[in-house]
Amino acid sequence: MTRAPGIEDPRPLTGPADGSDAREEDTGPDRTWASQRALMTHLSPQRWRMAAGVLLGLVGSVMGLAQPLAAKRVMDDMSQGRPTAGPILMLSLLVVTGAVLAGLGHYVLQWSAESMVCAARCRLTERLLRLRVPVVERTEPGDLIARVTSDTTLLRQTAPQAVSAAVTGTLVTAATVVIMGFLDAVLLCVTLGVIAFVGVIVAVVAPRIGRATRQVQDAVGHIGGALERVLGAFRTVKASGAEHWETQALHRAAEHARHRGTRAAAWEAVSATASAVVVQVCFLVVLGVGGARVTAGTISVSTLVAFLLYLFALAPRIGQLVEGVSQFQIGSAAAVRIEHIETLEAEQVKPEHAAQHTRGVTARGDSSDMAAEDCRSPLDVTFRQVRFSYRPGLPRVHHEVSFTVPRRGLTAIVGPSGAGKTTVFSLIERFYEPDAGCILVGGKDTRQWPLSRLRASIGYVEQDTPVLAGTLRDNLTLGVGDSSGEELAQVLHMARLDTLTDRLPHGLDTHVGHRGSRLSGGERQRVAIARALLRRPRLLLMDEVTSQLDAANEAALRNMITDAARSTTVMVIAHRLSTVTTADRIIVMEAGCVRAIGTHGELIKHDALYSKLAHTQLLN
Ligand SMILES: Nc1ncnc2c1ncn2[C@@H]1O[C@H](COP(=O)(O)OP(=O)(O)OP(=O)(O)O)[C@@H](O)[C@H]1O
Repeated sequence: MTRAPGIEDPRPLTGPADGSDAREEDTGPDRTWASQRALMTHLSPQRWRMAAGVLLGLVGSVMGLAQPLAAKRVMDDMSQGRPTAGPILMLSLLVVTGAVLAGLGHYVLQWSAESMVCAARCRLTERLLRLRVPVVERTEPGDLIARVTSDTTLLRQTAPQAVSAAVTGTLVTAATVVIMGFLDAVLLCVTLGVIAFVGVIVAVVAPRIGRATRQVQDAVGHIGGALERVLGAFRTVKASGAEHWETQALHRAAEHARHRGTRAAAWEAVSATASAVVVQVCFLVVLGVGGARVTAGTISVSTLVAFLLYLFALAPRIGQLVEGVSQFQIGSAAAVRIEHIETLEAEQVKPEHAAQHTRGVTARGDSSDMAAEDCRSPLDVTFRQVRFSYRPGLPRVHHEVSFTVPRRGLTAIVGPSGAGKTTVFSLIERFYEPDAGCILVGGKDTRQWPLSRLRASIGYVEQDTPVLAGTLRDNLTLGVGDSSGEELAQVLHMARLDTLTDRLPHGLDTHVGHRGSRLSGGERQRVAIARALLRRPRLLLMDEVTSQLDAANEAALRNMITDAARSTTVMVIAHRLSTVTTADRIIVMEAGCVRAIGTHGELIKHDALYSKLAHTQLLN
């Protein structure tokens, strides 16, 4: 398959690769509200578990809050010569129980965070596999991977802390303030001034943290995309000696992420430092004002000590609140990136059809219902005046393409590179929809077919014969689930793979490496053919499947294809005309049009292009 000049490179879902600020405009209140709503969507299913975690933490905090009062009681009893054993025991109990409850609350919150992220990952992965082919072609797979892995991790790290800090921090701060008010109203006014000041800082800085975090995650997505690009063509990069250039590109992406990361860190630092400094200043002011009031005899030393203890307790709570707001912004940024996948266009598959597809029931005719027999019959294919371009603005790839392929028999499609042959198969598989005209499979418009049933009826061997990481067995049974040893042996024999399984150390259970890297090109091609045959397709589509085979294997597979064409509809795309001279009909395509249809003999006589192709390949 060739790629037309002018086709843009796949790009990430958001943000340009040059690092310019694509999201600068995403800062309005609507955007902030939307990002918070996105985060709440993830949090709400876990609300009860989170509430339990927060409650435990809260009770722990309340016990912590009672500790200064208990300490004050110990000091008062000591100074007045009363027995102190009881108050000391109470203080110890408060310390231990408070710590245990706070720890338990933390555990329950983390548990809910794990459940939340697991649910998000399951939903995302399901969605990703249902995305439409053109949508995925326009994205960077690395960026999609980053959304499922790094963004969900960020969500897990931030969301429960944000909720816990918001609830616990607010309540404990309020309670502390009330108690401080009882102790001394003047000192409380100083403290409230501090809280107000911190509030202003948080209101200014928090949205900037959220925005900076989104930019960091976008930049991390770029690194994923760049890595995926290089690792996906690892040998090509090495053979081209392009490691240096590609490393430079990765370094640029890493630098960009660092730049974004430091900006986010700077805003977080501003927020944390401001709250810390202000709390320290407040402590000094309270110490000064409180000392003067003790000297004047307005309050007792124990009251000042208790007030200072509360202030000490309040400082981390204010820090926690500020941190909570920051975490909320970070979690919202991650949630927005995750949510974005949900907005991408996906294929509509009814659940029952998807399940059937997974078991391969329809394709393999295992169903015992009345339609079972019909489910096995071969499918004819008709293209009626099909017009198609891959995207609006791109050149048209098919111009009024029309042809009919009857049930059973071998139909070949030939023509120069870029003529639109592979596109015919992509349209039959409904990876794309035609712009005009219609495509009938089994007499029914492909748009009327339940998508998974359509695909389950077709065996498609692609041009670049992808093999997935995993065992040979996994690759053969992809999409059909368990298959009997007999079935497997049969298709392995048909694809001339039986000698390969004998050679492999663990037979069918041998791992074939990333993208089948431990297999030869010809072996990969035959694995793809065996996989398609195992589905017992009603329509078999084969795109250049013999290009990497030696003469003996090619001849054997030609015979296999001829055999298969007796019981099912077989369409093959071939550059080597030697593989299709015996086809029942040959469709000659050129520049997106069907220029002739006939047998080899007829076309040699009547079609100049075919005759020329045949002549070049020394066939005539
Ligand atoms: N995913 C795609 N997005 C945009 N354009 C595409 C895409 N796939 C193919 N094209 C363009 O569509 C045209 C037809 O491609 P197609 O793969 O159908 O040709 P082909 O006849 O199978 O070529 P070949 O014999 O080289 O495999 C080409 O110009 C190609 O660049």
